[in-house]
Amino acid sequence: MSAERSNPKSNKRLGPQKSYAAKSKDPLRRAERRNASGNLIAPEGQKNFSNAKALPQHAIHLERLLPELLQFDQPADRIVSRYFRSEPKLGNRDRALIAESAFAILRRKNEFSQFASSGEGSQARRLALLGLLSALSEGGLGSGNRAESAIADLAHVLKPGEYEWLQRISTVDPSSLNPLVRNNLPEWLWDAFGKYPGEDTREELAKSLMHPASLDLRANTMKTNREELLAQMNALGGRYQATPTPFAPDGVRIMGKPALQHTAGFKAGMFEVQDEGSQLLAYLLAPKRGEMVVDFCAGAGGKTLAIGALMRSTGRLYAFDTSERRLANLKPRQARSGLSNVHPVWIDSENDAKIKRLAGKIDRVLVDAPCSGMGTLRRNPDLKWRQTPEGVAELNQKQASILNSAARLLKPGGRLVYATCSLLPQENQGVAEDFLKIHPEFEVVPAAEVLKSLFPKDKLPLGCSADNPWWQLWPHIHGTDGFFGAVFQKKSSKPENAET
Ligand SMILES: C[S@@+](CC[C@H](N)C(=O)[O-])C[C@H]1O[C@@H](n2cnc3c(N)ncnc32)[C@H](O)[C@@H]1O
Repeated sequence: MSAERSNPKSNKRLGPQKSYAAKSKDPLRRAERRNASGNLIAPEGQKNFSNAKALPQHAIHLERLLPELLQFDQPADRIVSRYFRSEPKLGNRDRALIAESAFAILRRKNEFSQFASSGEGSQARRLALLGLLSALSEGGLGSGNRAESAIADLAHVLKPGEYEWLQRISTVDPSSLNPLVRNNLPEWLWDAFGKYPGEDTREELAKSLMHPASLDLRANTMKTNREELLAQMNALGGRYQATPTPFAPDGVRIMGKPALQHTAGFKAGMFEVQDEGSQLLAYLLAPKRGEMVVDFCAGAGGKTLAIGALMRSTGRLYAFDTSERRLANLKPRQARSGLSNVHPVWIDSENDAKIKRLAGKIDRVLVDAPCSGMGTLRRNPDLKWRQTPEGVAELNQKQASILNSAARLLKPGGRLVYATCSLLPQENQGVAEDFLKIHPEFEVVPAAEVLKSLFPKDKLPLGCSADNPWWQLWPHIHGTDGFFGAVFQKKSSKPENAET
């Protein structure tokens, strides 16, 4: 995903321009000394603050983080991680609450900016309080009792007048707000969702994107199975609850967000954190044992590892990417996974000579293309403020170019899967349809055909519809990130009536 794209449309109206790096007198130091642990956590780390009380320091940290976050010139998770590195004494629970509050502010920026235009104190302070309130109530404002008890949890952080202000805001009827404000989307994206999925459903989609995503794991079947992983996760303690994911056969969903990277199971490679939709995508490629497979845009290998496990570590699985940094992140994951069939290959572009050498030799190719990431807004809400229609148009050209180049790799009869985590048709079916127009040597394989063995009881497999051959998952319908997949098969080179 193009999370590193910079966006000139940064919103500098919000929050003071003081950077957290520019600390002079630090009002937090005394409070922090009481925290024993200070390990770095993932940006959206533990969400084990359901019983947490917000502390004054949480609001102060958020006030410091916000100016840089709201410039939208870098990915939010990178800014948050860097901030936590600069605050090594912050405990895991504090980090979790601060990170979740920061992401809540990004998810609901329009709404919170409007609310923050009233009230006492600086705007950054008001946004910080709204973020904390949203994180503590886990469903955001406007949810009646939950907001009330979250305000109570916040009470000892509040200064005179703030309690009343929050109470007033929590009773605002969302339908009284402008659609762009209540749905927290930039105008271009709201308009795009109005065309597809359509005016009737875009509000449902927008609402689903305002909530945090679930934490999904994929059991690494090279080392364990889902039942064992469920037992392991449920043994972590009463605060967390693990259940099977509804659709992906090896998936486990966790209520709460434990710091899993420190667990023995993680270190032993028993599981990877992976959204259920992303897990399902590997089944669209459906690799077989002993095959030659290419994951063309492998990144840090989320899908590579799922594909490698389906191949039972046999055959050869090339993991291409133009980013050395991302491929470097694949290495330790691969080592943990126990897969010996994965071969990371850095390429300088989709036209690298290494690709030509493999032309016509590959059984299956996945192109998990760089995209706008609009299907991942629950996890990466900053993207909706950083992406632009011009950025999407640029990505379109890249997507077509990568797909054209990847197609050269396939043997006759081989399978090519084009996928994105976007919800925009021009990055999805638009690219797939254009590809078919210029590649008569490929034909579409309906996603429903491919997935029917995984969903034998259903008339139509998950993400498939009767009126098109593509695969599409939606956050508001399937509870996963948004994904698109198109399956193509290279036609056999023999004329159809040739004798065998
Ligand atoms: C959507 S991400 C891939 C995510 C990855 N498949 C996973 O499951 O974690 C797209 C990837 O495409 C890579 N990329 C960008 N341009 C590329 C190109 N021309 N050829 C190959 N990979 C490219 C990016 O570095 C990025 O890692």
